[in-house]
Amino acid sequence: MSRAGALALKQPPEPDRPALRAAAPRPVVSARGLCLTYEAADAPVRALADVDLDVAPGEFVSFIGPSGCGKTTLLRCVADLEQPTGGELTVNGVSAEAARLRRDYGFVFQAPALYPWRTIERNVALPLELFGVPRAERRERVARYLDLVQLSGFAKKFPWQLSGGMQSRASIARALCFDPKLLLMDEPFGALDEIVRDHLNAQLLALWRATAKTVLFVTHSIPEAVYLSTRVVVMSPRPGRIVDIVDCAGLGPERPLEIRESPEFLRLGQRVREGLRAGHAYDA
Ligand SMILES: Nc1ncnc2c1ncn2[C@@H]1O[C@H](COP(=O)(O)OP(=O)(O)OP(=O)(O)O)[C@@H](O)[C@H]1O
Repeated sequence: MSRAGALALKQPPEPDRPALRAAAPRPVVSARGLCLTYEAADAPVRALADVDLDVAPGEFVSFIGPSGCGKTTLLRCVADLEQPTGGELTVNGVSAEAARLRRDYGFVFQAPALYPWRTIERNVALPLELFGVPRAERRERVARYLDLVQLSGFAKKFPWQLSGGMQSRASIARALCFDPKLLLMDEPFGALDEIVRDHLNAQLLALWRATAKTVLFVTHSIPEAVYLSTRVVVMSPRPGRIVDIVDCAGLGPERPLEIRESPEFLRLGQRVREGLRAGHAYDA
């Protein structure tokens, strides 16, 4: 055997060589056995029970499930707005509280929650003002993010002068303007009609591709979840838990709206629907 051949034989097969194995990226969100029980007046409510989930950097993960299955509660735990009653939760490798204090995430709520007495640019600038960002930088960032959500021409308008879809885009700009690694979105388009929602879905997907953020997104719509997501987490209530996780990454990053008529899209939607049905059966 040649010397080179002997050396080659000494090498273990590539996947077993620790130095060459690709290190898995640290999850942006990691939940292990996460539980939250609300102490209500009549009986305790198990809003989350034994939730295990890792979300990798750059993923777009949607949460879907019937009312009361704990979607909002899970997002609020990640945002440190609720305290879990059991299990482990880390955000960017630290506690949810430490991540909040580091301003690791932006939160987009169900309603745009814009202040009516502030112009759109001053609404978007609000977190930057609270964080003490100097005026010149504030102006530059607000202009950049209003441009990103295609609202440049509306900076001086007041919220009531904008359509519902434009208000949603303004609230997304506000959540993005301090450049958080993680975006938490709780049914941001729930109140909008189908056409506007389609348009915003396509824009959000383009924004996600352009910014490489990690997104956690709550929705009640199966097509919206499958269209936007790399993974869809299907949940069911009483107690709130994960019943299925549907991998949608195979649809690829470029998703024209027509993809929703493709066999693969319909198959994924059907799988989510079956998960929802199974969760309901559990409840009987
Ligand atoms: N502060 C609270 N005190 C008591 N119970 C609560 C509280 N907040 C939520 N719950 C209950 O916890 C459960 C989960 O609520 P959560 O809002 O997380 O569900 P959801 O899946 O987001 O629902 P929806 O789709 O209607 O927004 C529900 O049964 C709800 O009534």
